Amino acid sequence: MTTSGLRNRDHGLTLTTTTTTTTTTTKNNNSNTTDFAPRAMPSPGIANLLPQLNGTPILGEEARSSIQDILKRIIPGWAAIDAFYSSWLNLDLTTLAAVLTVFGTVGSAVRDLRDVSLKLYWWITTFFTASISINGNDRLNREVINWLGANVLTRQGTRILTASSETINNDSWSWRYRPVERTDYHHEKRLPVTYLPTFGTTWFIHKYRLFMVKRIPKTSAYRADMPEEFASAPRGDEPLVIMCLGRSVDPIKGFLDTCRSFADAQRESFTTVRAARSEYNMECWDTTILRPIRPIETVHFDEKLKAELVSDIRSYLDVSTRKFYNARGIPYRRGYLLHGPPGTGKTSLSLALAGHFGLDLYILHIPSVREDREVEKLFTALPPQCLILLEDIDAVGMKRRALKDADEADDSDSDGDDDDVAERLTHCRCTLSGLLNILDGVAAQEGRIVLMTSNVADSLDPALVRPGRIDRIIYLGEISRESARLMFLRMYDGEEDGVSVVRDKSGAELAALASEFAAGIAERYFTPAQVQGFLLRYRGDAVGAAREVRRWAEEEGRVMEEARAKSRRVAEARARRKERRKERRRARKAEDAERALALAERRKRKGAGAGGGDNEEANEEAEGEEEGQGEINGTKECKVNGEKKGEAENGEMTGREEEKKESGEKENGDKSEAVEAKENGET
Ligand SMILES: Nc1ncnc2c1ncn2[C@@H]1O[C@H](COP(=O)(O)OP(=O)(O)OP(=O)(O)O)[C@@H](O)[C@H]1O
Repeated sequence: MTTSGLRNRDHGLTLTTTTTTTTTTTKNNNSNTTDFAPRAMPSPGIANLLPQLNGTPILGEEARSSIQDILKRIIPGWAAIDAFYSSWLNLDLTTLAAVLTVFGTVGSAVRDLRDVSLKLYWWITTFFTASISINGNDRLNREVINWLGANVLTRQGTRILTASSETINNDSWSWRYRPVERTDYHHEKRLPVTYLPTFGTTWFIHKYRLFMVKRIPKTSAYRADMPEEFASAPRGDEPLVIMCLGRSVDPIKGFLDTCRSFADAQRESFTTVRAARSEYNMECWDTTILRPIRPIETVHFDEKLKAELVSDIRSYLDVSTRKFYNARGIPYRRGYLLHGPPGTGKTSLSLALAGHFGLDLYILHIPSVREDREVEKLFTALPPQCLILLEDIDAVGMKRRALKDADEADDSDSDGDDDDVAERLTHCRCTLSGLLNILDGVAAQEGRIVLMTSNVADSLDPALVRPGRIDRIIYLGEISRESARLMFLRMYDGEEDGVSVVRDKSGAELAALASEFAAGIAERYFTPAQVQGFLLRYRGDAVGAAREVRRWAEEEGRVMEEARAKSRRVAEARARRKERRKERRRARKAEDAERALALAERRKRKGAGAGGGDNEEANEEAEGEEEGQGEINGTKECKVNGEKKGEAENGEMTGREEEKKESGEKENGDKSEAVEAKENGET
């Protein structure tokens, strides 16, 4: 060992470097090792890399020599190999072998231990745990995961998580069966990140019991040797297995109840809206939209009617009502028709009613339905108690009506309007009889409330609106002055983030402004949507709204009158066209009748002429004519006759064709009427 000193004169410091020269002691128990002389200097690189093996005795001398003895006995030529490595590479192979043996033994012990623990785990789970599994597409699955995310992961400080910032997925086919949920309460541009459990098992204690929730991957992990927790994130449709220590499933049922209540509490201030989706002939209620509850007070229409409607639904939902219906064999169903011009609050009222009664709202847009089977499937998938909104119910049976109209409008001077209508409605193939069957056929569900909306209730089939299918008809029309006043107050009264919407106005002043505003618009002239649109232009400016309302009402009224006059003109033009078509059809019929008459006359005359000569000859001639052999005779008379016959035949054919066409038309008309009558009759 040498010590070199370096004095730093400037700083008065002394750095001392100690170099230890390790003397390699190679025990050459075997005399053969001397054959390898002269000894080369050991490779310094290897010696430095493996300092613990370069002759430094890791093992005790005794242990080393006994290991060497064993190795010598079991590996032929070991002494020579060992001597070679010791002298040329300065490596102590005996120690290396000992270390490797220890590692190998530990590895196999760990493997054995793992097998034993797996067997133990399997044995414990089989005999000492209860479990419930949940399908990947079940809503409960997401409720459990959400509960874990909110109650376990943060508390336990779980280190392996999955994160997501979006809940709505794209529309591509591969995502078709994935549960899709959209929340309309995060209005931020950037959605917050949610952290949820990933694959593998989440352990937690709930109500003094040990629970395990295992999220099972549908495909194996990306790399076989990689734990599932570190593989790609769950897609959201993986099955779950919930286990708990003990032999009863009751604690798990209790846990699931907790998860459901938690989800309900989270949704308390939201209405769950479910939209129907149909793609590639698959239809289901797959999109869940959580909308903030719309208070029923914010939908303005006849207050008395509103109170009656709410009380009617409340009474229907009462448990005693169901018993009453069941005891008397009355189907437990309720249907309402909300009708009125566009923008009068039909959809808004449906949403508000769903929120008011805490029911999920299922929306089906009837014009988008392509066939009855689709509606049937969707109705079958409805939960026992919910609100189902059938929008634009007047489109039912439109396909047939549209085709009929298009048939009638098959005229050269058609301006295309009718064709457009037919084209637009061609996709709606929901038939009246199909819908009636679904609404109250034998297989129809009980307990749900059907709300139907229409802009043209007059065109609805009486079978559809009969009691039992539609129990109440509610008209939502143009806004009254009183409703406009209430809408004004709703718009400006109240606070936003603790700050009054209209800061400088007292309650009395606001009430006065509301009355002034209401006086500025005509009674039941504008739709609520129009008034709301105007008020939104003056958001936070109640004075401006009250001041400008008269001018707006005049302007808006003028535009509306113009639009009405235009649509009147269009309707009149259409009526005229229809009249012209009828006229033409009448003329055509008269012409045909005349032609048929002339033909009959001609035949009669011919018959009479022939009767003056030889009767037999005339009869033969007539027969010949009838068989089309007139021209074979070659005589002028016959030729003339033949020509005449041809003419007559042509005339007859045309007449027949026309008649056929007419009767075909008539048949079609009759058939349509018959179908209609049948549909009505069926109902
Ligand atoms: N009676 C009303 N009270 C309050 N707001 C209303 C009312 N009617 C309409 N609105 C407002 O007008 C907008 C359109 O309303 P909504 O969609 O409910 O009308 P609709 O009658 O269903 O229309 P459409 O027949 O075109 O579907 C919404 O923003 C809604 O807030």
